Amino acid sequence: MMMMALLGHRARVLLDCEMMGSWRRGVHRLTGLWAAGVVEGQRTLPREGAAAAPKSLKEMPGPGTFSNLVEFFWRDGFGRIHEIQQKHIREYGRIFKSHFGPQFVVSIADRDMIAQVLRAEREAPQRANMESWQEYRDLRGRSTGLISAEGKKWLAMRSVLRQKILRPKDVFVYSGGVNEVIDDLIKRIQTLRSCEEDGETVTNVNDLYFKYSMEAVATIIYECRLGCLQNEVPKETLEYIEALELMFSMFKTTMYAGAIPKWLRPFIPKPWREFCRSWDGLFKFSQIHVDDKLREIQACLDRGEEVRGGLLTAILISKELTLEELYANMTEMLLAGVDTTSFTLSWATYLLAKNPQVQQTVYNQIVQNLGKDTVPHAEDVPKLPLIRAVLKETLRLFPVLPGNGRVTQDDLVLGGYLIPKGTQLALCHYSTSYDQEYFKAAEDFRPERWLRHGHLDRVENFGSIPFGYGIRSCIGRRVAELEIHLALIRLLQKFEIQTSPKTQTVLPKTHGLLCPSGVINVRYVDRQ
Ligand code: HEM
Repeated sequence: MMMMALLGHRARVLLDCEMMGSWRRGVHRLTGLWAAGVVEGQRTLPREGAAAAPKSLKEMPGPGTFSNLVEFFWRDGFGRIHEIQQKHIREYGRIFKSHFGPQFVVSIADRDMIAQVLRAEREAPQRANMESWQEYRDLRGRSTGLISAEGKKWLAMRSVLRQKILRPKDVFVYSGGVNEVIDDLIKRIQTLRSCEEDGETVTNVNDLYFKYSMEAVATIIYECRLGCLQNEVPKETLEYIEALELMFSMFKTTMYAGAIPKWLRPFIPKPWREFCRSWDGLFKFSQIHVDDKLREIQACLDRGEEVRGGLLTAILISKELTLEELYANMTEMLLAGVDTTSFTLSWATYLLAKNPQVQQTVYNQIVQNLGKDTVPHAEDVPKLPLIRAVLKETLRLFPVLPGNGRVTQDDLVLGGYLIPKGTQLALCHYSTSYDQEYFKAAEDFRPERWLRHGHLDRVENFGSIPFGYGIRSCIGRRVAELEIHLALIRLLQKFEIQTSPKTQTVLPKTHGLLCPSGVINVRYVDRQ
């Protein structure tokens, strides 16, 4: 759900990102910048005799506060953030400024400028102003987690978690558990399609993948099964799903809560109230699982047995995080890990159904390099570059986080403008993903564009960085990739995914994250 955004604060960033302003395309390229001055760290000083000093923010174009308010509050701009992002870039160019309520944002939709910002990051980059998230935590005496923490606290927690889930080999061990969840996903598909007249269509795959993603991520982070994919979902789990739906609605809530200044809250109390209610539900959800695991470990120790387990057990035993930090991180990881994965799987399924030739090529590679029935494990995925390319291309066309944010930690010259330290930047990933200069035939689904000589191209393309880049990038990336790669491989081994008369054209909408604006219906046809 970063909610980027992941992320609630991300949601604010996204919102700001949409309000972009104008500028002449290509003028503010990095090359021009370097020519204009001597770079000292991130700051560029005018060279003696150099043509022009950087311009001030006053000279930067962008939409006015009033037009933003109209766009967002009167024309439901919150649902069209990705489109507004593109509109503003057409009007103002690849760098522009916006005011939104109390917030001031400089938006960037230039691949080189994005690379410049991310490559120059210090040891603890700040994503966005997280005031509202921090305020909730202060109010309830809760800790921050990775998404909401900053500075030394973030760095300390990140160092602990990075070692447990960010390296590919850390997540290899979860293949078995994820495959068990995929067994249930396949059974669920068979049940659902048997209820349809043609015996093949599954309506609303979004719902199906939401349950899959929740089950898979819970298997990894809570080390337990929730029963989301059973025909009769346990009552307890239904309550959990409700809590997660709250979490989903929170992205929008966060946007409103962040955009409304504190002094206005007594007059417009609902967004802040709902924001707190959503967080209460989420924290409660995580606390139950962490406490259960803690009791289990204690019982094990009391019996004098060796304690074995996965991520949660390892963190609890190592005591590298306090209990409050653990609640907060489990809460924020779940928040970030369910909708992101399920939307991406929904879009991948939709794109494969709409592009049968691409699907056939991917299937052929699976059969050739893995086999028709071999259950894949993480170690097998590198043999299937096309599956990885399908995920990359899906995330280029539908980046779950259509924008991201950074607060500048030094003065910085970008696109010929001097951006002072402490400025909120919005990185407009949706727009760069569709920029024809960065991606030929950018509207088309072409996974092979990510391959070079049949292998995944390792060179980072800053036009599409769906998991972010660098030290503050997505910590759940390997988990998400594992869940998506394994699910896609096994679904393609088992079924040909086809369109049905019920398959409508589905466009994206922004609901905090970029998500399908309608239900996706496809046929899962048994392979002969
Ligand atoms: C397709 C799936 C996913 C996508 C596209 C995605 C994308 C992102 C992006 C763009 C960021 C911000 C990175 C930055 O600021 O540079 C992020 C951060 C984060 N993601 Fe993901 N994510 C996904 C799945 C997951 C999963 C499965 C988890 C947890 C298991 C997760 C946990 C997090 C956390 C905790 C952060 C904050 C990291 C930090 O600030 O240190 N994400 N994600």
